[in-house]
Amino acid sequence: MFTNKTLLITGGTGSFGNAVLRRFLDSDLREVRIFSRDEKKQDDMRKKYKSDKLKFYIGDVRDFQSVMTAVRGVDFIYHAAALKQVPSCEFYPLEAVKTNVLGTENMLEAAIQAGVERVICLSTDKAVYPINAMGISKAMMEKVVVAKSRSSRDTVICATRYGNVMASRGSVIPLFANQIRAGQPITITDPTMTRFMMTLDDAVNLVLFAFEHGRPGEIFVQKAPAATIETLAKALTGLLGVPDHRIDIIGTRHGEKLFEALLSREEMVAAEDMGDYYCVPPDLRDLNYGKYFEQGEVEISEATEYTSHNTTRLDVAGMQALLMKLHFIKATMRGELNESEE
Ligand SMILES: O=c1ccn([C@@H]2O[C@H](COP(=O)(O)OP(=O)(O)O[C@H]3O[C@H](CO)[C@H](O)[C@H](O)[C@H]3O)[C@@H](O)[C@H]2O)c(=O)[nH]1
Repeated sequence: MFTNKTLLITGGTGSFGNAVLRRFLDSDLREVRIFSRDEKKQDDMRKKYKSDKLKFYIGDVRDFQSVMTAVRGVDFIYHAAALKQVPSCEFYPLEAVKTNVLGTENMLEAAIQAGVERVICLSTDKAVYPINAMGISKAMMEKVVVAKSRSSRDTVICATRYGNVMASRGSVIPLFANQIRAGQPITITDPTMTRFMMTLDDAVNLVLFAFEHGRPGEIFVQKAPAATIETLAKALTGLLGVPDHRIDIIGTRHGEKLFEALLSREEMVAAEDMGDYYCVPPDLRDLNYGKYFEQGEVEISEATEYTSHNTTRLDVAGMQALLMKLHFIKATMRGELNESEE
């Protein structure tokens, strides 16, 4: 489906954008465009990949004109541009709205106007029962995706929702590895806190699956195991040969949940089980408030959400087996210095 086509990746300079890019550079796409504000990171990528297929666009999803310029002539879009740091969104919630909500609206409007075939938008488990500004803005982004997919005839718009991507830049696995290397104590927030664990490869596979199978307004979720942070710390110290490394408990951080949910109870009732994935169909009810107040769904009262507390729980050995799939861990075990899984 990608033969001779053009793909645009917004925000393509992060771990995720890079991973998607690597997979697509090997395909028979004609061109891959990277759209971001960060000229330094774009320059690093230009030097790293040295590919004629790769084109760079400086712009900001908040600026419709800059998006429109990048979108013209594009067949597929992977929309990853976002403010995704929990603390910064907490302090500047309107900045999260501008980039994550209005920026997505800009990108989708430009895609529709330019006749783009398919757009996949990146979301997060933090958008389900959100408690922090990052999650709330991503939940609103998902609403924009579904609403926009209703009014678009030719452009198929979907979303993929992820749990934590293991060893992504700035995340807990590289942090713990650095602490071990520096001989500092590992800082655990809450040993009982759980997170879904996905590899970058899994995450990219989900994007490809959504490109191939997505219908308008659908949200794709990958089934994933989870582990407590204590299990993660033990697995890492074991693999790095320091099982007795000191651990300090620092307490839950600002805007942080004890566990994450990939599907709400309501979504679980509607979701299609596709084996490795769940697919949440769009809510296609009309805007009829009479029905809204009069009709309920018994199934919803009986359903259970899909969370990092009730999914398959990894033990230390299981967590180690998953960690061993990461290039980052293999490199760390060889004593190499790596920033993240890239
Ligand atoms: O020093 C630390 C840091 C983190 N953790 C724990 O490790 C888990 C994962 O933490 P990460 O910081 O790796 O991931 P988050 O779930 O907090 O969220 C991450 O992924 C998000 C995207 O979904 C955003 O990018 C966010 O800024 C980024 O930190 C959490 O339970 C956290 O409490 C610790 O125990 N100790």
